Amino acid sequence: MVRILKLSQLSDAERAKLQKRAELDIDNALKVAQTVIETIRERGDAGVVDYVRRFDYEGATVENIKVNEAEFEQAFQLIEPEVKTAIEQAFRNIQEVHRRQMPEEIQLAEIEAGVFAGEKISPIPNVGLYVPRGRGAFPSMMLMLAIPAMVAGVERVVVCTPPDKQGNVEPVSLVAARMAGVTEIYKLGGVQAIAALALGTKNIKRVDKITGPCSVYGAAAKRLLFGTVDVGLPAGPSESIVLADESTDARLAALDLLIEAEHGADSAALLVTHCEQVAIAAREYAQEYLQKLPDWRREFCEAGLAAYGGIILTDSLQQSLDFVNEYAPEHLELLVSNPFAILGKIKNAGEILLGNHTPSSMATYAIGVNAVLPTGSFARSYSAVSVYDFLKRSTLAYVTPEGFEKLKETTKTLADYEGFPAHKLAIQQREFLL
Ligand SMILES: NC(=O)c1ccc[n+]([C@@H]2O[C@H](COP(=O)([O-])OP(=O)(O)OC[C@H]3O[C@@H](n4cnc5c(N)ncnc54)[C@H](O)[C@@H]3O)[C@@H](O)[C@H]2O)c1
Ligand SMILES: N[C@H](CO)Cc1c[nH]c[nH+]1
Ligand SMILES: [Zn+2]
Repeated sequence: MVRILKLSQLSDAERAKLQKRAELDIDNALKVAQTVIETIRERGDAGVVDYVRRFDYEGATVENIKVNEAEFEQAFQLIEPEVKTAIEQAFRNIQEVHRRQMPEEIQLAEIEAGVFAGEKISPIPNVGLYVPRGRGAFPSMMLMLAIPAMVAGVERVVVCTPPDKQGNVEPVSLVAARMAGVTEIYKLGGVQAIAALALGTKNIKRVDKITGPCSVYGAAAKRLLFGTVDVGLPAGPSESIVLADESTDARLAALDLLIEAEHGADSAALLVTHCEQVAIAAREYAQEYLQKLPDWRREFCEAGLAAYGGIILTDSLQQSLDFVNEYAPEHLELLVSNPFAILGKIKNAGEILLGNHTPSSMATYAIGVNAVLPTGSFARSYSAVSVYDFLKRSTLAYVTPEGFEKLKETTKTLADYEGFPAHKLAIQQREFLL
C-alpha cells in the first residue's frame, strides 16, 4: 500500500530523510571507484578493459570497446519503423528547443562613452557524454545530451554507454547518436567510463567536460574526479513531485506518481496535496495501476515509494508550495486547477510541467525540453542540461581613446589603494605612449 504521510506530524528526522533521498548512499561506491580510477590511471586501456570484463561484458578487448561502423549499420537495420519515427519527432523538437537557446556569439554594449563590454561565446572543445544503460534503454538521453552539444558547436563529442552481456550497445541509442552526428562511442559504463574520459588513455583522448545521468558508481567516480575534469550537473536517481489540489483528477495524480517511481528502488516519487480526498483516492488508484506494470518495475515502485516517496498530506496549498520549494524536485507537475496562477511561487525545480496534458513522460520523450535534470535537491542551484552546458563565455572589452580618458583616474586610484604599482604604471605610461 502506498503510504500517506501527514507533513505536520513528521519528525525532523523523518523530514530530513525524505529531503535526502537515496542520493547519498555513496560510501561503498566511492571505495570501488577509488580502486578503479587508480588502476586506470596506472594501466590505461588495459585497466579499462579489465573492469568492462568484470562489470559488464566478459569478452571486452582493447579493440572491441569502440563502436565500429558495422555496429552503427546493424543498429539501423534493427530499429522498428515506429520507433524510428518517434525518435525523429523527438529529435526535431529537442533540436528546435535547443537552437532557440543559442545566444549571439559576440555581445558588446557601450557601458559609458567609449567603453564597450560584453562576452564572446565559444563551445567547449572536447565533451564526454554518459548515456546510462543499467535499468533501461536510454536513447532519449542520447538525444538530450548529443543534440545540445552539437547545436552548441562542440568539436569532439564522445559518448560512453555500457554494453550488455553480449557486448552490444543498445541499438536505438546508436541510431539516435548517429542522427545527432556523434560517431565516437565507447562501450563503457560506470566508473571505468568516467575515469577513461577524465584521465584519457592511449586510445581514448581525455575530454574537458563529462555530463550525463548515472547510477551511484558513475556519481562516485565524478565526485573523485572533480578537479581533474568538469563533471557537469549532479543527475542521479530520478525524483518527482506531483502537486495536487481539490480539483485534481486522482487517477492522473496516481498515474503520474508512478512515472518516476518505476526507474529504480532508489527513485523518489511524491504526490503532495492538501486535499485528503485526493490523497486517499490517488492511493487506491496507484494500487490499481501498479498491477498493470511488469513485476520488476512494480517492485522498483513499491521499494522506492516505501523508502523515499509516497503521498504527502499538507494543511494548505501554501504549505504544499513551501514543501516543493524546500525539496527542489527534479520534475514537478502542477496538476492543479490553474497552474499558471501558482507558477510564480515555484522557486526550486529542475522542470515545471503545467496542467493535465503535460505528464513528465511526455517531457522526457517528446516535447523537446531537456530531460537531463539536477537531482538530490541540486535544482536549488543547477539547471536542466542546455546548450549552455556546452558553451563557455569569455568576457570581452574594447576601450576607445575617449573611454581611456574617462577610466584612467579610477584605475590608477584603485591600483594605488590595492598596492599594485605595475597596474598603475601601465596606465600612466600609456598617457605618454599613445
Ligand atoms: N537526472 C536525470 O536527468 C536522469 C535521467 C535518466 C536517468 N537517471 C538516473 O540515472 C541512473 C542510471 O543508472 P543505471 O544503473 O540505469 O545505469 P548506469 O549506466 O549508470 O549504470 C550501469 C553501470 O554501473 C556499473 N556497475 C554496476 N554494478 C556495479 C558494481 N557492483 N560495481 C561497480 N560498478 C558497477 C557498471 O559498470 C554498469 O556499466 C538511474 O538512477 C536513473 O534514475 C537520471
Ligand atoms: N525520467 C528520466 C529523468 O529523470 C529520464 C528518462 C529516460 N527514459 C525514461 N526516463
Ligand atoms: Zn523517466
